[in-house]
Amino acid sequence: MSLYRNAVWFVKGLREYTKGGYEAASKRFVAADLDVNVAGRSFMITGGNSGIGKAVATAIAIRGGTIHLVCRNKDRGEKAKNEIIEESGNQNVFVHVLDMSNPKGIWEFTDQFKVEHRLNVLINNAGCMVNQRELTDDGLEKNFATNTLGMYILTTALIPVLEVAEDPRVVNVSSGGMLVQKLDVTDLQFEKKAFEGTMVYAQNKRQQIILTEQWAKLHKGIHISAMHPGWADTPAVRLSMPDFYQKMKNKLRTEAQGADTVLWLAVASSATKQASGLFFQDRTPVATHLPLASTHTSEGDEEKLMQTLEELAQKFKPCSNKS
Ligand SMILES: NC(=O)c1ccc[n+]([C@@H]2O[C@H](COP(=O)([O-])OP(=O)(O)OC[C@H]3O[C@@H](n4cnc5c(N)ncnc54)[C@H](O)[C@@H]3O)[C@@H](O)[C@H]2O)c1
Repeated sequence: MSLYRNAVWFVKGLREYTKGGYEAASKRFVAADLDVNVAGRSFMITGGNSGIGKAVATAIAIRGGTIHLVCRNKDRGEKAKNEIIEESGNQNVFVHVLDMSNPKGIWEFTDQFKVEHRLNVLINNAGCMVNQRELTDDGLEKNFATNTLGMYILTTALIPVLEVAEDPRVVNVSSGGMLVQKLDVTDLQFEKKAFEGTMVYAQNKRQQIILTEQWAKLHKGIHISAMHPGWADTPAVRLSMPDFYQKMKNKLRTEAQGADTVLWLAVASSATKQASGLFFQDRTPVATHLPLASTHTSEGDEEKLMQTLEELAQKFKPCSNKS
């Protein structure tokens, strides 16, 4: 089955996820959708110092939004901040240092952020593909800690802030790569299965789709979406998938093309006319399963994912704010 899924996915990718795919899809974009002024609105972008996240942050800053970059490294964050300010002329760009694979750190960060700031839009963009099984100081598998648990805790902690904001949105930068994986709640941290970075990453990205759907059901006042940027030329692709990069480098999207649907979901009023909980590609909701790929999940497994993440999240919550 995985051979079938991978082959169907790759052929689909060549047609849709490349620069050519973007150029074809963009013919039906409504240019005026992005002709907006978002001054007074506050946007948090994880991993906003690089690649797609930085392209989105810059585009939102140009449109007047207040930008909160959440970055692992202070120097890289400050450098990106200065470049965004220079390109946009918008001084309202702030750096917050946070490692998304550190669950306790995320709780502490959000406790502080909630006291000091408002938030209209959360963009869960930070992501990694670590190709060897590596554990964090907390003993969590690194990809899972960053891509799934980190995103779960950050979003869960910020939902109360979003719920009281005007036109609140969450945009989850997932990946079309998730189409090759069925949720496996029995082995979220790849302790039993063979460890292959691309598949671990795809499993995390599948989990993000399920989180998006579940959150949309639970938090009806917030517009929550997931999206696939296509295949874009970013540091992550160059470093984590060198063979893929070598083969595909002339066909990859620019960072701005990869960022386009994130930006659209974050700022366009037409985006919120679509239902909450959907998966987007090139400003259009698309299927979350390949035909005949047997990747559908039972409700029980989806609930189990939510329950396991909640238990893990609570385990790392500082004692002072345990619910
Ligand atoms: N580029 C593509 O073709 C492509 C395709 C599908 C999905 N994506 C997704 O797009 C998102 C952005 O990736 P990109 O391609 O722009 O790559 P990138 O490497 O330029 O950006 C990833 C960002 O995430 C940050 N990050 C990683 N681990 C972190 C951690 N533990 N704590 C805080 N920040 C962390 C990095 O520092 C970086 O800023 C990722 O979620 C990725 O999975 C990218």
